[in-house]
Amino acid sequence: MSIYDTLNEQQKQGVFTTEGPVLLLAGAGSGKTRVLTHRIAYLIEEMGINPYQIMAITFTNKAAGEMKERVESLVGFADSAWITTFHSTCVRILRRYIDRIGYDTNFVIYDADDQKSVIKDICKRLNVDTKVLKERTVLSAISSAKDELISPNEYSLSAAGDYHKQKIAALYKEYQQTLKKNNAVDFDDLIMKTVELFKDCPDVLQSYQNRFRYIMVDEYQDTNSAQFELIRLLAGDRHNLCVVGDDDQSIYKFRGANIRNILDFEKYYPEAAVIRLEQNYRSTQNVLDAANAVIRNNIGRKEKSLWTDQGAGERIHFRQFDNAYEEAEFVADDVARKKRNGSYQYKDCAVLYRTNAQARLLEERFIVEGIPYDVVGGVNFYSRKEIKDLLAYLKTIDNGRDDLSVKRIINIPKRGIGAATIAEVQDYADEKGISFYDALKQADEISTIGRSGAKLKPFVDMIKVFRSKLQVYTLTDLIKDIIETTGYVRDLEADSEEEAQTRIENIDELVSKVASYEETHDEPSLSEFLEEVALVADIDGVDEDDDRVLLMTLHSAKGLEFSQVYLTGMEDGLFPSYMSIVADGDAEIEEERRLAYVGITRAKKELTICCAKMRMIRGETQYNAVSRFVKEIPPELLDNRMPKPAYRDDDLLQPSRTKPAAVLTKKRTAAENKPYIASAGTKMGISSFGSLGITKGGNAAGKPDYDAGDRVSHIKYGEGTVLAMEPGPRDYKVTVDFDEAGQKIMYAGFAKLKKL
Ligand SMILES: Nc1ncnc2c1ncn2[C@@H]1O[C@H](COP(=O)(O)OP(=O)(O)OP(=O)(O)O)[C@@H](O)[C@H]1O
Ligand SMILES: [Mg+2]
Repeated sequence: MSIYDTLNEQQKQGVFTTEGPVLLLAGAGSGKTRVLTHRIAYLIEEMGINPYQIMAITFTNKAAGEMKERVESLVGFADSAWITTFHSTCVRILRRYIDRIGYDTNFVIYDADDQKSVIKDICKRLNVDTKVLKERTVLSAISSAKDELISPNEYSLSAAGDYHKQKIAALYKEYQQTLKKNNAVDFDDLIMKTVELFKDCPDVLQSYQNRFRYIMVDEYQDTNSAQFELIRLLAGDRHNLCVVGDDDQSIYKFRGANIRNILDFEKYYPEAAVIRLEQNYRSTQNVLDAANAVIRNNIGRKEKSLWTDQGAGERIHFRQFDNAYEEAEFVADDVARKKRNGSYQYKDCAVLYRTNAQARLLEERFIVEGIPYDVVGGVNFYSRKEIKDLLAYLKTIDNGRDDLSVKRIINIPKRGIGAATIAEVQDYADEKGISFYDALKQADEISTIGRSGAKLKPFVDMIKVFRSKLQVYTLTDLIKDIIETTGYVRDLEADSEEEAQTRIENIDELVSKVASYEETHDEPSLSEFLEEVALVADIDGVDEDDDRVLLMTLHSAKGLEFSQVYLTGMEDGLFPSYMSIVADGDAEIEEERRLAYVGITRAKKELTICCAKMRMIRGETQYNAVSRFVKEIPPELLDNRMPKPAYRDDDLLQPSRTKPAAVLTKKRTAAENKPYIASAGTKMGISSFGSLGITKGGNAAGKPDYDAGDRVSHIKYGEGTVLAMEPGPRDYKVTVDFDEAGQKIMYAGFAKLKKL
């Protein structure tokens, strides 16, 4: 039996139609990604195509890695095929040829933080009041323009007569110039500059067209205009382009995804073979019926219906709670129960939510119950100060042209170089048209800085020494040397704050990352390492082998599947979002509904939908009705009846008139609102590359005022007796025997026990 015998007829058609354009349009879990992996295998094994001539593109590194793994398990070795993300594809091309459009091939990639500093700077220089025109607004306008391949000049032309747009046009222009001067590109540039390169240099385009005879794109519904242009150019006259997607899962309109790309594919390629898949291999019939019932409410979609032969399965669990604390508690308890039963592992469970902010309560509960988890997204490891500082050293050593990095570290550790001196150096650099670092090297020539110039030389010398060491050192030696020479960790060790310890752990993690990078690459280089770091998407921090529950937004869950899925916060005003409800027209609600469809269809075995009547959003208590998307699910598919509305309609979304329980109305104190880090006792924290925004919590202010033997009361469990108090690494662990609820172990910081 061959591997292709496991495919159904339509899937086979997708695999065997290798020549000409193919559009595979099918619902969630119908095996689209599987068709792509088998198609690549077929090209290599049966048609004898050199893997070198194959390109398969998807959206996240995780998805690309999985695809590559699956292909390799089918055919053995396919290293020379490009199975990767849009961004990595473009980086590879630009590293080779970007000098043809006026950049250096060792360019740096700016992240969101870098972009923000650049814009801030420019606004200051151009006297733009960022209270009126927010940096975020400017950056998102620039990003949208790039998604549509609109250059600063074109933007400026289209802005005629519109004051606001003209301002943005001026900032966009300046922003591009600054990036170019710093030999930097942002994420959107990766695509746009590659398209520019292909258009300006037909010979470069032709060499890639000759190489890639077969091009495939997964999650095609989320491509934007720039990405479509890129693959259209690559496919050239050969038209060997196979795209797979699901218009019902298009959820990135806000990032410029153009659903027309999928709806109009047949217009661009009239000869395209169009294939549809309707059998779902992932979920139970109940889950599919729910998904179908919800998405049916969108108008203007291509009608399709999913079915499975796996049977109805369990009904969908539906629970409404009084408040978000109870919701979190239920989810944690339910996960713990499944693990205890031995029916599932933690990693079979995923908890999904609409906004990142919802993670906090869930995390707190997981910590209290000692359940290991990872939060996908949140504060990324690479956004931490200590990591950014050390990376700035590496970037400066690699490429002194990135002004932002040089300025970041010029005074880390403190070298007594003042803001005035830095400004003088910058002026000199501007005047001469050179980089900030090059200006530092010529500090002797800058008459205005006087004696402070002497402080600059040791810095430049240090970078020079690092550069020369790079010739003989390994990267691991280099980073250790930087830490030693700058005294970075020594300073932290002298710092008694608990945060300092966490920072040291993060630095250790970075050193391990450098070492593992070196071990796994034949020809490791500093530039390549920095590039990998720049491209890590949030999801990539998740370590497959670890048994942890995954917490993530619905957006991050695209393309993934889990046995147990919890959809939390299913409330009107949260999901769909308040903004989408009040927006004009149905477009926003429809996008939210597609997101609901994505969420529901992640479930393989069981789907649990939760919501709360009351929840704190940005410090305000809100009363929300059950999400309209839940109401769109036929009641017979749910294991619980829809509750009667608890409040009159006009109470919904408004601050309450009824007085809620004390714990909920209490505004959080600043300390409670601080980001937090998982306690070491629960085996979390930064464990893997690119990981988790695990934030820090349960930070005990000191020993609580009760002790073993004391009577205490808990907001939910009532009264009980403290059996034991155990100091943990960050907080006291308290064991209480509650009169009603029995014995519980909790962290003092979270339990908020009152001594009686
Ligand atoms: N013919 C088949 N026989 C057995 N299992 C299959 C078959 N086709 C797909 N599957 C399985 O069904 C699940 C869903 O497949 P896949 O992830 O390829 O779907 P998809 O259409 O890409 O979903 P999504 O839209 O969510 O990205 C996977 O576990 C896959 O291995
Ligand atoms: Mg898929």
